[in-house]
Amino acid sequence: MGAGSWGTVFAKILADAGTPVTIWARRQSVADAINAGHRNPDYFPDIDLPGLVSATADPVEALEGADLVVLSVPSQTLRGNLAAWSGHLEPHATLLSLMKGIELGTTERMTEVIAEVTGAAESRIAVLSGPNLAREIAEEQPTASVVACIDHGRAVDVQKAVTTSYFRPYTNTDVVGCELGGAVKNVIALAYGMAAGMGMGDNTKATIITRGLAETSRLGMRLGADPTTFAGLAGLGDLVATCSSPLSRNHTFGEQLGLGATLEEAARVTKQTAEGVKSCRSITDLARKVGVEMPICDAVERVCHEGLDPRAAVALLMGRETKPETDSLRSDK
Ligand SMILES: NC(=O)C1=CN([C@@H]2O[C@H](COP(=O)(O)OP(=O)(O)OC[C@H]3O[C@@H](n4cnc5c(N)ncnc54)[C@H](O)[C@@H]3O)[C@@H](O)[C@H]2O)C=CC1
Ligand SMILES: O=C(CO)COP(=O)(O)O
Repeated sequence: MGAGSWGTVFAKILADAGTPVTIWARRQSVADAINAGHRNPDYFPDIDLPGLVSATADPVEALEGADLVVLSVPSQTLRGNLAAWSGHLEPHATLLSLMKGIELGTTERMTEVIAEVTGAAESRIAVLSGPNLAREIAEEQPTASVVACIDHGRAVDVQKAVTTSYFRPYTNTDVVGCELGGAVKNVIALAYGMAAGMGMGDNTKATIITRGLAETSRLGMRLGADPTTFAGLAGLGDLVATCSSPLSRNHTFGEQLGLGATLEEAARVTKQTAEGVKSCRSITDLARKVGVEMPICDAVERVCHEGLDPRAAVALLMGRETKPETDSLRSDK
């Protein structure tokens, strides 16, 4: 459900793994183009989609008989989208979230939104997350990922449905950790992009990745995640890929801000969804609610939404009280 960048490439993965896929596209013209030419002209005009992929602009048609429903719309629109779709889900279907954001206002993770809107049991809801830049996967460059579900058997079913020569999914039962890793890394990638835009070097960038992972782990542990998840593909793996890649929309958005662009100017350059710009608000709200310090996310939120200059944000972060490193990795700090 969603014929954007990741939805389109994920359909290719499923089909290459032998699963017939119907993509739901918001615009009829995109569905028509996929059916007629087996390409998505808006996102990947140069990538052939396998014959097992078809498309429709009718959500009811897409959902009918679907054993696996893959959700790939912007995080902040999921609730509205799902409200229209939930009456048409097969009662046994696995609901798989590809989304990497936290809902504004409720501070809910995407699987929490899915459970709330559809009423589906947690055991039917899974998330896939990892270092998965859609463009590289479209070109069949090898990567790995994580499928997380509290029901291990269901995670294995999804794993089987998406294993190809270029896409290697692992399973995990830590849904909370995998989802938080995916959402927070977008905010850290904004910070990294800002540093790159301001001309800062590799020490700064490595510091942002490492301290970004520390604050992600702190939040995760407070919310019951398994700390080892953050050393894995949905934690460090995705953080490194997103921070360092010019293909990342969050990196690019941050870089524009670092170069002095306004939020509107950065959005014009990035074009597609840069989830961290909105999720920095919900993540800092969530962190405040549960009493966890997330200084990099706070700084990004202030740059994006309070007009703080990125250079002033650096000064604030560098001026924080000094402390032992081990303390700052504890969930009660
Ligand atoms: N693009 C990538 O490389 C990856 C993206 N993700 C995550 O996947 C999710 C989807 O991202 P992308 O496919 O990249 O985004 P995108 O911006 O390329 O596509 C979003 C899709 O959602 C549709 N949509 C449905 N309802 C919408 C509404 N009300 N407003 C706006 N769009 C609506 C759009 O038409 C579009 O097809 C995000 O949470 C992102 O963080 C995760 C891994 C990789
Ligand atoms: O999640 C991603 C890679 O794993 C994609 O990152 P961006 O949304 O920043 O492009």
